[in-house]
Amino acid sequence: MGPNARTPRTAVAVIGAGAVGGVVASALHRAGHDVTVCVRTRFDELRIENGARVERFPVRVVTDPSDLKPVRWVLLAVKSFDTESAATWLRSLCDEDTTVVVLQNGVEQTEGVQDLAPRASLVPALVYIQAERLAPGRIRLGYGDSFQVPRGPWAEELAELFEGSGMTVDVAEDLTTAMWRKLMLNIAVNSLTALTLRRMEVFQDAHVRELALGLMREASAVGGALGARLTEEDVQRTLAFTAEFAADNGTSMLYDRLAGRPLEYDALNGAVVRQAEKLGIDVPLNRAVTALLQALRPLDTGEAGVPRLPRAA
Ligand SMILES: NC(=O)C1=CN([C@@H]2O[C@H](COP(=O)(O)OP(=O)(O)OC[C@H]3O[C@@H](n4cnc5c(N)ncnc54)[C@H](OP(=O)(O)O)[C@@H]3O)[C@@H](O)[C@H]2O)C=CC1
Ligand SMILES: CC(C)(CO)C(=O)C(=O)O
Repeated sequence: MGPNARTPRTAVAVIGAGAVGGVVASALHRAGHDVTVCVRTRFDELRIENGARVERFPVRVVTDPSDLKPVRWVLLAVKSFDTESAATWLRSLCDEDTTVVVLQNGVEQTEGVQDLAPRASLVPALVYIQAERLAPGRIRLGYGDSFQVPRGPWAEELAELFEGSGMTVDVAEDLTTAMWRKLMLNIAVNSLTALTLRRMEVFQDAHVRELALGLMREASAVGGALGARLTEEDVQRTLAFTAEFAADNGTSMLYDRLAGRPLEYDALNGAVVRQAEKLGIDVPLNRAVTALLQALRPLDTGEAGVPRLPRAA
């Protein structure tokens, strides 16, 4: 498909072409833009699997930041613990006309990025997709096709950039509430799938649901003290939302655990604990879960480095 009628073909760079970065890069390519993906582990082809549909996207794949020039849009989609390692990419890609969209979970996405891209504008984005990196450049999209950004001069321009991409950009009128609502989901589902080594079907277990409610109530109290408008109804709705996932969907933290990669707990449950300490709020469940995630040993893996763990029954 060629460029859409309203938005000209634009040069965009996506740093980190894993689950989220791969899906976003494929969408921008579909919209007709000139997409460069900046990767650490080289691959030849970006391939998105969505149910039985497999699509291939001939985006430009680069591993060397010195090959690049500043662009209008940079989408940063590395895990929060890898943000600093993206510094060389950001130096090459950003000038005063660049906007960096930070596609990460948590409530502190843009912290630390400004130092790495001092001349660029920054936009935090809340990503509403479920995707799994099966191999470098090979991604399975489970559900979802949108992300949210705060209202601002960039919001309309970003929405236009994604026209014809199959992804929508929505405006979060109340960013604090939207961020804490998304964090409530992530501190429960990411941590509990990673700890139990089970996919979303684990939320059919009454005890796990009870624990998830406790974690979310703590986060809701902390977010509330920081201005998020969250009630017990939001907590219950967030728990109910776990039933919307297919039973064999996982979370980004579960996939990291299965692959023996670091876990993003510090940006999720760790952030709840940090903010709670500043506010003098007790969050024992989030403290316990953070301690457990931080103490996990790498999994025993099979000959090909594949964890000895069955998929969902
Ligand atoms: N997966 C999901 O469904 C969702 C994830 N999120 C959030 O989105 C963010 C990204 O997660 P996700 O896409 O799942 O993560 P992935 O681990 O799938 O992808 C991250 C990618 O970043 C790459 N990377 C890391 N450091 C660098 C670097 N310095 N230069 C270039 N590439 C680099 C990794 O490369 P390598 O291949 O070498 O490891 C990997 O391909 C996280 O904050 C996550 O919480 C939000 C909503 C949904
Ligand atoms: C749980 C999910 C898929 C929600 O979008 C997510 O954010 C993640 O896996 O990190």
